[in-house]
Amino acid sequence: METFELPQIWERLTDKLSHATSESNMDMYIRQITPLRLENDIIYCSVPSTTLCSAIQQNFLPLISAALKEITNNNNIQVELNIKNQNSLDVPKETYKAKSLFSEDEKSKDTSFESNINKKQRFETFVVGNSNRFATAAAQAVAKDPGNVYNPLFIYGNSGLGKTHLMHAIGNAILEVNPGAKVKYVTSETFTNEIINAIQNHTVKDFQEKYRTIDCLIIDDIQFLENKERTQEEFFHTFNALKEANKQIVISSDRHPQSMDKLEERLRSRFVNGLTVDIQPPDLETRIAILRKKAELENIEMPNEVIQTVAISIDNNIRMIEGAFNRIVAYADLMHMPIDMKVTAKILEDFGSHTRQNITIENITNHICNFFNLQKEDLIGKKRPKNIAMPRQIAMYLCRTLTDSSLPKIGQYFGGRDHTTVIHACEKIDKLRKEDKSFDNQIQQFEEKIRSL
Ligand SMILES: Nc1ncnc2c1ncn2[C@@H]1O[C@H](COP(=O)(O)OP(=O)(O)OP(=O)(O)O)[C@@H](O)[C@H]1O
Repeated sequence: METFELPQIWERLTDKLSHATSESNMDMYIRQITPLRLENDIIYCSVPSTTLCSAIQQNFLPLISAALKEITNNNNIQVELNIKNQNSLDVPKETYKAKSLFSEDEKSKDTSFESNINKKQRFETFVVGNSNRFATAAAQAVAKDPGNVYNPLFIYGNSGLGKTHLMHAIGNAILEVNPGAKVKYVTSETFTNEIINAIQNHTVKDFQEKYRTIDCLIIDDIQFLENKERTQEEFFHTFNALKEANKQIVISSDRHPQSMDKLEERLRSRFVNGLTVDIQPPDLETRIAILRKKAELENIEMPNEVIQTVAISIDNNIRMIEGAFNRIVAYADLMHMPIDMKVTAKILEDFGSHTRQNITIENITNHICNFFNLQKEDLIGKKRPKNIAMPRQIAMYLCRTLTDSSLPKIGQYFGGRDHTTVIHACEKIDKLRKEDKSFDNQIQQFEEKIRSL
């Protein structure tokens, strides 16, 4: 048997896994593992947090074990993951308070400095669910110890999923402890415009002085810098100056740095050098919790039924969920109506036409009938034989998530059932998807197939 030292084994392992899983998984999970020692066929490793530990155990341990067996040619080799004591990502809510950035007398007296931090977007108003748990933990860790733990912190994900909110939350948490700190939120668009102006007005030096003396730079939508060579050049130097001075940098983007083709390599590699975290679309439970939180913050009584219907109807963009909420409240107020299902159905109808693709209830029904080998009359009929209940619930769920159709319309189509039956079906399928990976895969396949019809 060939014998290797632990660093060699680990190097071969990461190399092997990089061919088996995505770059983002490598960054987010595999490269977070630190091998400590090899003893009696066990590789003892540390990982930064319990959240990360269980994610790695659930998703990557079999892959890691198989690769290690192959590399070491030893079938008994095992990995044991332990939580690192320091820099834990699992920061309880009360303890994400930032460390002091500098001593009182060093605090900035620059009164003209504008932080642009939105005071309302805080950790306290951010609902945490499976889709954003890791990103939130990372943001809290950065807020607690800016410049020292994950620098830069790179948050990516689709539009309207909470990246900006999390970034402002970091800024607010730092400012709470360091009111004089220079924490600046800026969009990449503003950053670009400021450079253009500085060049035109011959004030590039002022621009550089302004950005290179910041304690925490929060820059949103960095993908906007793609193709903008001069701005990338300036940002590169700003980044280096801040990083060298141990100042915190937080960046957001709609995609992983490796997918930003028009970004200079030197920036891309710097972005992945800290911690890269993604935010996924929220599950149903989180969408409901976000709506409840919003109702609570705005002191609005919103019936459960309305909250559930909005959460089920809009599933991939929290900004749109908030938009629907605001419009329901405004419509009810202006029309002197109660916030009820009637108002909700009216507003969601408008939303639906903008959010859904051209998929019909009929397409979905036919596809599910073919798959389960059922007669259409049975699937949409009133009978309740056991073998039909589950396919019917899946079909209702897919109609709700993939089409514009309102809950009452779907209920009506499936044997004149009430909209609450559709809500029940959606909740059940959503729960099963979370509990059972293979069930989730199957539903994903249905979704992909139906979208491609
Ligand atoms: N988990 C959450 N809890 C509470 N509110 C949230 C959450 N996620 C997002 N929001 C709210 O949803 C809205 C959209 O979020 P945000 O602007 O942060 O999205 P984004 O990912 O930055 O989108 P974009 O890429 O389009 O800029 C905001 O009003 C934000 O407060």
